[in-house]
Amino acid sequence: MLHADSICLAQRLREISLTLAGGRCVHLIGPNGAGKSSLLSVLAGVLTPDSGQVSYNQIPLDSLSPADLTAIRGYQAQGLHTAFSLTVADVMAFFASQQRCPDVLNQALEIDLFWSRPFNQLSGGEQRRVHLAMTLAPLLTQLNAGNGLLLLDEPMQGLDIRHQHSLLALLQYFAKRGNLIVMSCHDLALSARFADEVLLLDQGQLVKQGKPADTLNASLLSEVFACPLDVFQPVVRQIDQSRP
Ligand SMILES: Nc1ncnc2c1ncn2[C@@H]1O[C@H](COP(=O)(O)OP(=O)(O)OP(=O)(O)O)[C@@H](O)[C@H]1O
Repeated sequence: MLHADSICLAQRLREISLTLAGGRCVHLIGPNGAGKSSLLSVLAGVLTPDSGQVSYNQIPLDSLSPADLTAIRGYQAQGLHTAFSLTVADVMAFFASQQRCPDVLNQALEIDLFWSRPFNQLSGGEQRRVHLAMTLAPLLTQLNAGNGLLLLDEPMQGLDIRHQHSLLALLQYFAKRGNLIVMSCHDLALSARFADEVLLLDQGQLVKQGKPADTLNASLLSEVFACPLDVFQPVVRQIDQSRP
């Protein structure tokens, strides 16, 4: 259980309180600058809020050492840049202490295909897949046991449609095992299809939290995104009702 109590961060997050249970894939949505990355950084314990507190399973994040924090949660920021000419194998060994990509990750991310190539010469989507493998691999024991916390900032950026779907299916698989996955997403159709819960953010505030059918609502989205939007409700409802 991840709990945030009255989180404030200068000009970026305003009094955000939320509770997220394990076993769910939670999508953070909202316009550019809404505060999604800021909130993910605070929930990951990477940024300290000006006021308020975040706790995971009732333990305040700021009471954990960096090593203890890394042991229970994975966090992927938007970009990965290396100044060195490292191969994918080097990157996985250096940043994730992995000599090979675990099968469950490789099936979804297919990074074995460019294992020996220089990371800096990969395409944006290929680099993203390596970055994801690098984030998930060290947490695999916790994810298999169902007690991991995974925070991902726009993990689908740059992925083609097949890899978007295979990643989201992988995250659903981990969520069903009991893990809590929180990710930002700019594709509302994918959130409708794959999110168990949606957090709608605007101007640093949590506007709405709930199931996709309740949050992905045309008038609310049109207001938050300041743009006329239509939502094909039967699809969202049908997907929602098919969930346990
Ligand atoms: N390091 C920083 N210092 C001060 N303000 C920042 C910093 N990083 C981001 N901001 C500001 O905080 C607000 C929220 O930014 P944030 O990156 O959290 O938004 P976002 O919802 O993730 O946006 P996007 O969809 O564009 O990725 C924005 O107004 C942004 O300009």
